[in-house]
Amino acid sequence: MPVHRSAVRSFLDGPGLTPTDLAMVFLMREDDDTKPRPMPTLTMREVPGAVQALAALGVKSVKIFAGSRVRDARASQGLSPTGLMARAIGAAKKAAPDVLVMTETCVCSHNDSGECWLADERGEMDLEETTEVLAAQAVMQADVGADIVGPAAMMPGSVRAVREALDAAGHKAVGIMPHLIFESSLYEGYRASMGATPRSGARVFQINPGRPEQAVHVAREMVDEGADMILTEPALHTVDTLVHLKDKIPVPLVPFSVSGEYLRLTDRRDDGGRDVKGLIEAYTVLKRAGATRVITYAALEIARELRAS
Ligand SMILES: NCc1[nH]cc(CCC(=O)O)c1CC(=O)O
Ligand SMILES: [Zn+2]
Repeated sequence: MPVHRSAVRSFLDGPGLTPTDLAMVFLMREDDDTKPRPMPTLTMREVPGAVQALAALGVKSVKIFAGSRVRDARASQGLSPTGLMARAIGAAKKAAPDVLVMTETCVCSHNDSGECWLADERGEMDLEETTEVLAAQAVMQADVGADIVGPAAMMPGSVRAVREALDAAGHKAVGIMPHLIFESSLYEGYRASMGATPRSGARVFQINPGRPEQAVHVAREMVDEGADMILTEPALHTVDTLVHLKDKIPVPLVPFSVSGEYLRLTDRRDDGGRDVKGLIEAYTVLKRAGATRVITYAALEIARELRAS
């Protein structure tokens, strides 16, 4: 085969990775919060410019994570329509209405324990209360403009509760992309950046990496409860599950390339930026494996790199 002839090589070239394949992660912090964090974060002031820059480069979706400075046992600030999450969603939709806004729907960045659940008076997991709060968070996020909400507690029943609450509030068109999360050490940069390190040291509903069948079971339950699509994380450590699920479960699959993947697979450059070539290769694997989109902290840097090359 004459692959040394460039016209033949480019004739055979695959589609490769494009900016549209990517969704950008925003980890929000308040404008006056200057505490150093392991992961890149974004202030409210920076949101409009950031979504417009992404849109100009062809990145058409963002996923917003935002915690609360004031924490309590009930994660109450996560429900506030003037809280950081609400303001970030509003600012992004206002600056670029065509850019899709996804959220995280969880309590770990709003309570004082860092757990993805709320406790009752005895300190035990309160499934009912947590589910109610997650549903109320989702409605608030939809009220201020979120297109897709992201229940991330992995709590049984939470996706159904979110769907019912959204429907009852008139948000039938708002999508649900629950997180299907494997236990991993790759979340530390995120947890430290967001103040979401679980006091107990564990996230009991997350998938044990040695039990891949559990992931299929949970994914099925999520779809039965009303998930429109499923986020898988960490992205690269769950590629096998992505391929399995693609055959078994008829919903779009969206790997989330988490903090540890960003920190470990990029290199600091002399100009202060990061070399993202390793991530481009990794996300090409994910695309080949069947990912509908890839959620990543490097979407802007990758879009720039793709345009330059
Ligand atoms: N609330 C669950 C959640 N939301 C975001 C991440 C990790 C994201 C990342 O590392 O980039 C996690 C996992 C966890 O804390 O156990
Ligand atoms: Zn959580």
